[in-house]
Amino acid sequence: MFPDSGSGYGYEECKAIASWLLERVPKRPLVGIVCGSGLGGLADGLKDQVTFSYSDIPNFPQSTVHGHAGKLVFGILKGKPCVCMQGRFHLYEGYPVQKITQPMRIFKLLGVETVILTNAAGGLNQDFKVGDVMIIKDHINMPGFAGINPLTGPNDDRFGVRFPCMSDAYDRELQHMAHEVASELGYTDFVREGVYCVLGGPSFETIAECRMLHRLGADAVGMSTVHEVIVARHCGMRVFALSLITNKAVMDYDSQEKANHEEVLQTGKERSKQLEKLVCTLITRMEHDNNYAH
Ligand SMILES: O=P(O)(O)O[C@@H]1C[C@H](O)[C@@H](CO)O1
Ligand SMILES: Nc1nc2[nH]cnc2c(=O)[nH]1
Repeated sequence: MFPDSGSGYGYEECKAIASWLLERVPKRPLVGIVCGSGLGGLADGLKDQVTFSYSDIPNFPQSTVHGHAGKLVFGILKGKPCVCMQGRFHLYEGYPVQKITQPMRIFKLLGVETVILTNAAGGLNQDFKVGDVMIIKDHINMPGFAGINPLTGPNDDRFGVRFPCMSDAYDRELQHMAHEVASELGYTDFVREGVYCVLGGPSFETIAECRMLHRLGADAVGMSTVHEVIVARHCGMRVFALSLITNKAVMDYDSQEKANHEEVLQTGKERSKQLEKLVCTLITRMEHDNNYAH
């Protein structure tokens, strides 16, 4: 018996949700996709869709943020069964970090091998422009420095080891492949790579905080993804992640710019088609390479 059983996010609870979903979909998904703010259109490319509102899935958390539809969409992309979260959960919504990452464990129990995550983020790297897409090569888990880590608590070996490695969190072959795809699609002008730093939100950063994060080595700052990545890696799924740079982090006291959620959603709209094309092409490529099977 694990002390967190009955918490709402332990192994048995995840298994029950996965079984409930599997009874209602024709195929186990191999790829799990998490859509960032304003990027929910990724699910539209799936054929033979079976869609669930989060509110209809027993014990699933609910989306509370504008730009996160709160739907789980199963479907097929070029023969590859996928599941797509249109809407994710954030620390600032008030959920425990174990609850916001529970969908990763449900993905695993559904049969997902590769997780692709997207997010909206502020650009700290001064070479980045609004509308750039950053392939995440590494992360800084700022809440983790204060003890907020989704693996805190008793470890359940059925998911993974007590002390998982994170130096290989972001799959290097998928990063390489994404650069190749970006080049073929003519996207190299706006596809970058870098380090994503997560903060708790919901307030955006001060100028001093942005300057500090930049000096620490972060290229982009956001409020999500890292916790999901930690849990996905803990249970052995391969991870690829992208940030859409929706705004430039304000680093200068003379600047009149102010970060706001409307700009974040608007940039998502403007770049979403290309971001979706990049992700869909990448998934299609994965299909043709058996090395990617676990
Ligand atoms: O879910 P993501 O990380 O894309 O959402 C970002 C962070 C905040 O939730 C919101 C701020 O505009 O967008
Ligand atoms: N923390 C944070 N999250 C974001 N999401 C989109 N833009 C930003 C930003 O500037 N800061």
